[in-house]
Amino acid sequence: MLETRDLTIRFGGHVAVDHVSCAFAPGSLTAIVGPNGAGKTTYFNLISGQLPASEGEVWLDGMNITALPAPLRTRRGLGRAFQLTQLFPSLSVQENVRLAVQARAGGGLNAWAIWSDRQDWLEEARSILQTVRLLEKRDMPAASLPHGDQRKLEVAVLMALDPKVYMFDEPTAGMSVDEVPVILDLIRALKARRDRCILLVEHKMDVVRELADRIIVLHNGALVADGEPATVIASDVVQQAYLGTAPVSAEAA
Ligand SMILES: Nc1ncnc2c1ncn2[C@@H]1O[C@H](COP(=O)(O)OP(=O)(O)OP(=O)(O)O)[C@@H](O)[C@H]1O
Repeated sequence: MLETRDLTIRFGGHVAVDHVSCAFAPGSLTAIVGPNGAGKTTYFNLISGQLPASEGEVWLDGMNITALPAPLRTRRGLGRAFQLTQLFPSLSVQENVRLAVQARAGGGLNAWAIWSDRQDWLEEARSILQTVRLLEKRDMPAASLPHGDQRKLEVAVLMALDPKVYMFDEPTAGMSVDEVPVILDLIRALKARRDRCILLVEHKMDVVRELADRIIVLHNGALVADGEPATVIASDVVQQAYLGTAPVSAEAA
């Protein structure tokens, strides 16, 4: 479904993502792990089109999308949790989700379209808000939400768009302890559908261990391990380069 081929980006002389070739199948959740600065977010930015590749390609459903700008990649089914600045901060929480439902259903993004006869879109938006426990805040302007709720709204909008590929970059970062299970349950439910490709950048290894079907490890921009979670976590390269539980080589030190 999604594939990167020799995907690379250089910032000046620094290679932040270094010839990463990897294919992601539908129905699987792949966790992308690695130390700070390993290139995980930059890899996401290259896949979603927020950054242009210096070299290499991104393929989605058999199509080379490397030259497509981010919004066109979104339209083709590549979904990344949007930041509030990419939503409509002054519109209500519910309007943001309803507009995403409308966009997916082919109604475009015209907030002023007559939609009173599309009660189904509104109901779907409310159902998603219920899932992420934001229903009672549906009339608040999106920008006025506390940080944890903003992150939940980002996920709600992504669910409303229901892309083929879901990309989560530390989805629970900055959330309070009681908010974290809501997001994890939602990712679990998505995974259980077995028809979506899910990529997850996550530092918390307990979360990775529980959710991932597969782990890939980036280190200095390069893919250094790829496989089934238990094997990857136990591998020397992860123990040394990431978890630090084995003697660190002189080079890494
Ligand atoms: N726009 C940019 N310009 C210059 N350097 C950048 C840019 N974006 C990222 N980098 C560099 O690329 C490297 C990879 O950064 P990236 O944020 O992708 O790492 P990460 O694995 O996501 O780290 P973290 O776990 O801390 O979020 C870092 O050295 C970072 O400083």
